[in-house]
Amino acid sequence: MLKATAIHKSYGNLHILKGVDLEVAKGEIVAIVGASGAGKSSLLNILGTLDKPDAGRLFFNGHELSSMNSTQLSNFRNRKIGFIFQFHHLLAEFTALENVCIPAFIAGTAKGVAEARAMELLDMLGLSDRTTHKPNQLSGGEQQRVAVARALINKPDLIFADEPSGNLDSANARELHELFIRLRRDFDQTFVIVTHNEDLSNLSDRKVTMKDGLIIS
Ligand SMILES: Nc1ncnc2c1ncn2[C@@H]1O[C@H](COP(=O)(O)OP(=O)(O)OP(=O)(O)O)[C@@H](O)[C@H]1O
Repeated sequence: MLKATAIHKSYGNLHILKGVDLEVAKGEIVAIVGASGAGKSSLLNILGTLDKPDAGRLFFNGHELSSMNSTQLSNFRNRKIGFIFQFHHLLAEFTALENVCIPAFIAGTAKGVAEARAMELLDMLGLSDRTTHKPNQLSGGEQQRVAVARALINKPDLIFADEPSGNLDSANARELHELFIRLRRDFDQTFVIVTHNEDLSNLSDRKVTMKDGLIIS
C-alpha cells in the first residue's frame, strides 16, 4: 500500500532522516519506535504527505506521490489518509458530531450523508450519547475517540497516528489500543503509529525501530 525509498530530510544543517526505506501492506498495524529525536515524527509527517522529503520517493498503491502538486496532495490526503495526533486538535466551538463531519464536508460529501456516517462511527466508538457535546465537555479518552471517528469518516486507506495515547491514562490508552486492533480486525484498517507506549507497540503487527535517522530493525 505504502512504499518509501531512500527518504532524506534535513532541518538547516541537521540531517534528520538519512535514507529511510519502509513498506506498509494493507491491513497491517506498523509501530514506529525509537528514542526521542530519532526522527519518528519527521518520518511520519513525510509518509503522511504533511511534509516533503529533500530526497527519496513515496508511492501509494503504486502511484508516485512526489510528482503531485499541492492541490492534488491535499485532495489525496483528505480522501485516502486519516490522522490522529497526541493532542486531538478538535475544534473547540464545534460539537463532537460536527468535528467528525469536517473532513467529509471538505471532501464534498452531502450534509445528511456525512452526518449519518458520523453518527454511525460515534455509535461504534461508544459515543452515541455524546454527539452534541463540545470538546471541553468530553473526557480525554472521549475526545481522542472523537478524533478517531474524524480520522475514519472518509474511509481512509491508511491512518497515521503520532503518540495517539500519549495524553491518556492507562485505562483510556488500553481502550484506544483495543479500538485500533478492532478496526484492523473488522475493517482491515491499516495503521502506521509512532509510539513510546510498549503496550501499543507490542499489540501491533510489526515494530520498526529508528535510531539517528535510520531504521535499524
Ligand atoms: N521543523 C523542524 N525544524 C527544526 N528541527 C526539527 C523540526 N522538526 C524536527 N526537528 C528536529 O529533528 C529531530 C527529530 O525530531 P522528531 O520529532 O522527528 O523525533 P522523534 O523521534 O519523533 O522524537 P520524539 O519521540 O521526542 O517525538 C529532533 O532533533 C528535532 O528537534
